[in-house]
Amino acid sequence: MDNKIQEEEKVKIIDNKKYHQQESKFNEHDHENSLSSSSAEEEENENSAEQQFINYITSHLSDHLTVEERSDYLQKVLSQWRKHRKHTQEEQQMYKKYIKTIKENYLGTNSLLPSVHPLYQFQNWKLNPKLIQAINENNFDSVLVQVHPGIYTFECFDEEFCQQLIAEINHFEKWCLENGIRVQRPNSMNNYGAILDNFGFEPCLQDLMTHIVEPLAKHVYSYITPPLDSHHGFVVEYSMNKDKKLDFHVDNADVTLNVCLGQEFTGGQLYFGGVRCQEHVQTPSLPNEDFYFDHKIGYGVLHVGKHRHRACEITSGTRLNLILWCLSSKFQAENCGNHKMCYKWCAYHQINECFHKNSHVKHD
Ligand SMILES: O=C(O)CCC(=O)C(=O)O
Ligand SMILES: [Fe+2]
Repeated sequence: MDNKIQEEEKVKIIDNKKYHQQESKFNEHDHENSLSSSSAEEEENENSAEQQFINYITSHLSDHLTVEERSDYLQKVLSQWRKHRKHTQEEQQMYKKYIKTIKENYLGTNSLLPSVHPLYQFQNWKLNPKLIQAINENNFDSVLVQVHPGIYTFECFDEEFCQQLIAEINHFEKWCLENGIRVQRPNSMNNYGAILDNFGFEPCLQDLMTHIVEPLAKHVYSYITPPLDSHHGFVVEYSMNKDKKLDFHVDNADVTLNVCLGQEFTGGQLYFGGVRCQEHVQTPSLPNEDFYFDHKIGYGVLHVGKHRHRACEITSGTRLNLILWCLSSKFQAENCGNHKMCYKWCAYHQINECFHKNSHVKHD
């Protein structure tokens, strides 16, 4: 097997945790905005979390250790754990504060109040009526087109809706700029675009996942245990003076919906190179796994999060895509540390098994 993944092609594991707060004019009102500080209840929770951690560690310590060695070890890991926990909690606090600032100062006082602005209500999202009908009638083949094994496309939104969504994203970015609020970028790899969940779209995207992505995913990815119960929804943006491409990666998702919103652009195809579990994520892609998808405004592409992909360089214009990463906690729990499950979906496991059966191709 030739090693097609070159050094620059190392598959990245994208992450969506990147929460920071920055100085803004709203910080003057910090005393009003500040979130309730630690209460007795919080302290109790903390103690119980720490006790659980201690129980877990002590139950896994070797019986051969002396009492002093056990105690030394426990103190060391406990101090690491406390540091990590403090850091995570501080990040969470900052994130909550950031969201609160947006809610009170952008969504709360703006003429584009979610309750009056049609875009913030899922019933006003202009979804393709044929798609809705197909889902209601369980007749998916009338709308879903499999363009490559495991990769599906379908008409999702009308172009006018895509334009309206772009206008609102631009409006939010402009407000952030004017008010010294940082726009939290989509994930650890995309440097432009915005997280839609952060400014009022969270309920709409939850509906998009439950009413659209989940029925489609149930139909085409039967091995992913439903329900899809959490999401991360954002818009990525590429243009000649911003990011032009996105490196090879797997998503922090079980199922991903990616819809092109616009604008005008050339290039920017989505390259796919095989579904892999964590253990095999860096293995080469096979020639029959290579696939290039051409984005089309209003059309969605559905794939599993572990279908490795990258966005090719745009050669002109601006491309904005709505991305919805969806996770199933049941599927996550089943797969966590369970290699047997990967046979159901990791192509490398399946290829190796097939090679093994036919035993005429050497594998590692
Ligand atoms: O640019 C695209 O179409 C894909 C973006 C993507 O894969 C991601 O943000 O996870
Ligand atoms: Fe991705």
